[in-house]
Amino acid sequence: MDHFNYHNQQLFAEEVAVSEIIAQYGTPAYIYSRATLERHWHAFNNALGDHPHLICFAVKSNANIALLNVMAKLGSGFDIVSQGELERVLAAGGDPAKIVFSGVAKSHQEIARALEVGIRCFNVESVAELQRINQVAGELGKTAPISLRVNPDVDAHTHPYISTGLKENKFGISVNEAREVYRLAKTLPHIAIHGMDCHIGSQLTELQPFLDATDRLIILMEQLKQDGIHLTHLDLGGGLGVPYHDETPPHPTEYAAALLAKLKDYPDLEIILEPGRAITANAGILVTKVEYLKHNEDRRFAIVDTGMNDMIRPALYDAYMQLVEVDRRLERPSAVYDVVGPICETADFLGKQRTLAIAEGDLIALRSAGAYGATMSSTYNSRPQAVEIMVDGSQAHLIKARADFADLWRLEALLPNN
Ligand SMILES: Cc1ncc(COP(=O)(O)O)c(C=O)c1O
Ligand SMILES: N[C@@H](CCCC[NH3+])C(=O)O
Repeated sequence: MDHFNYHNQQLFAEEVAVSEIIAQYGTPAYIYSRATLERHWHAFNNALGDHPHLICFAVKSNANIALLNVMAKLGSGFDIVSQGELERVLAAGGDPAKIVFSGVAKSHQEIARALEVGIRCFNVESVAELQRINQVAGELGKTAPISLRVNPDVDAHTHPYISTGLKENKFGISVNEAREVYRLAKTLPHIAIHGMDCHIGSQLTELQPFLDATDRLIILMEQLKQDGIHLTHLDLGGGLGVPYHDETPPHPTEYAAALLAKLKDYPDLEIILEPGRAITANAGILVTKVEYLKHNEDRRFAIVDTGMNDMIRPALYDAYMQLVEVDRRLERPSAVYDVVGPICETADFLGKQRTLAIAEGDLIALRSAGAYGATMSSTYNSRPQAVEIMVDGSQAHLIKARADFADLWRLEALLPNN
């Protein structure tokens, strides 16, 4: 359930008609619901109950500072993968002591900045990174809190591009080698071992892969005790899926109950989760305008003003995302369309073979667009990115303005005259 519903045949975001927001701000536009974001965050936080835990929102799914600020006010932690995300969280008022830093390519500068602001933990993805963190911490006279990101070699049963926990993936340290790496970490003077981490993939629609991964981590945790290494937290990453179409992913409550059952012998072991999509996807829509309806032999196209530069998921993963009319009071003939964007690429589509009742100038909403939409957007074909609006009850707030055309080349320079 979300807060994008029809009232008298008109799509609303909370208490505001989507068409009113668009009349003010134009298209393409991302519209988010604050109430939905908060409800989803609380679903995770409440699900873990009294067991010590921290929800670290995955910033990569949606990094707008207004949204991060909503999370910060709830007391959320954050999972980041770059200094850019770190600076965003700080700008949004996030608590550095609740930040975990994932990612395979942390630079010297990124590590130094994270140590300087005092993040909660580095999720270390290789031996080379562990040694670099030790070195940077030494240079700064600090001790770096770490967990190792263990790659448990579990099939997440998701799209191959977003599966991360198989041994052929670039992420983490093999479960078979991790014990050795922990022993090495124990000898490093500027490293403090705090926990263990894994993230096996995104848009998971079954619990079993999470539970299989947890089992492997528990075995490893027990082995580490024999080496005198006692962990204080277990970070199981993000990855819980959402219903884009006919998927029926487990609810956070089911997921948490299954985890707590597995971890019943570890009442003091803090559980960290890094949900992204499950918090943001269904808290956002992307609204587009129909520019033209076009009929080529046996194919009908709805050509809209929003393309793969604004939402790349259909082009990149062949992802299904629902498309709906914004104003169903308009009496339009219904037909089957490929909904395509303005970009000069054949992969530029939002949906194929969709039945819609639309005419030129009408608005269509792409649902479940709050995750990996704006954050993966670009200005390809020199199209300024979509505006972003956050609805809070009866108020719609502009949280990212549309760039001027000159913004497109503001950082570029002509060659000096010669
Ligand atoms: C390390 C890490 N944590 C958390 C996430 C968030 O994943 P999701 O949006 O599927 O919850 C990702 C992305 O898949 C990730 O790579
Ligand atoms: N960007 C992907 C998910 C990848 C998550 C990043 N670890 C998507 O839209 O589904």
